[in-house]
Amino acid sequence: MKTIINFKSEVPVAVVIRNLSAGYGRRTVLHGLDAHLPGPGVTAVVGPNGSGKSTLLAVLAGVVKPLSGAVSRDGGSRTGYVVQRSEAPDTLPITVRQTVAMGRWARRGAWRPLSRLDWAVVDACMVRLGIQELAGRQLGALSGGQRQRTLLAQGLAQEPDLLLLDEPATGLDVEAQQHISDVLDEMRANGTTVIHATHDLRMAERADHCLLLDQGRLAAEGTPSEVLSAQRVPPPTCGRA
Ligand SMILES: Nc1ncnc2c1ncn2[C@@H]1O[C@H](COP(=O)(O)OP(=O)(O)OP(=O)(O)O)[C@@H](O)[C@H]1O
Repeated sequence: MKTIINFKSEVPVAVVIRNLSAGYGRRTVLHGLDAHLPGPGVTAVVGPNGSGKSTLLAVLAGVVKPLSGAVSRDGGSRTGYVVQRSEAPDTLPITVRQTVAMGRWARRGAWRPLSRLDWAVVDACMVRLGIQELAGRQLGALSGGQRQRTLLAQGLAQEPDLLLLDEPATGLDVEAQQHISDVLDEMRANGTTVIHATHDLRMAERADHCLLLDQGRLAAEGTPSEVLSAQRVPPPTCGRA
């Protein structure tokens, strides 16, 4: 049964999803989603493997086009999108610092040299994610957790109004997950709208808002405690990482 818990009126809405359907080729994966996501704020998208979390983020990022319905945003135009670690190419011969610097391309253009300010932002993002010691290391030589933090630093370097993260903490140890949750809290405090897909219930509980997907449909929407407490969420899995 679909459960919608409305925001209190004073909570600003940053993203409105209206009757959204999307998929791949002839296959429809998301079916008629309606949701209101707060911003600044953190929304966690939860649900079993294959329920459509990554597809929803890809639609919000503009990578997958809706088959019908629409997504609208209130204010802001810069979107940062951090894909699942397993989707990121790790054979590219680039360093951690260069990877993070790619986050500046949307502002600067891929072929224009970065300014001193750009590099200052890149270095600050690496410090924030604790990867400054890895700056010269090749992306492909990193551990899973180090690569995850590098990708998140790239997302931060975009200085987005809307940050989309696909399972940012999957496969990380508790300390690293805690670190990433702290970074998300900071982003929210700085006025960013964050939407992340997660299998980690602790991360979901720290969000302001939660969507539960089940077979491409919105099974519940509300605060994390409202959505997660009814035991509608199956035990966490390892995801695809
Ligand atoms: N590029 C693609 N082409 C075709 N089908 C896809 C593609 N990406 C995902 N799908 C299918 O869409 C459905 C939803 O997948 P999606 O990755 O959005 O789910 P998810 O909830 O993120 O899963 P997980 O928790 O395993 O990451 C699945 O049945 C999947 O096989």
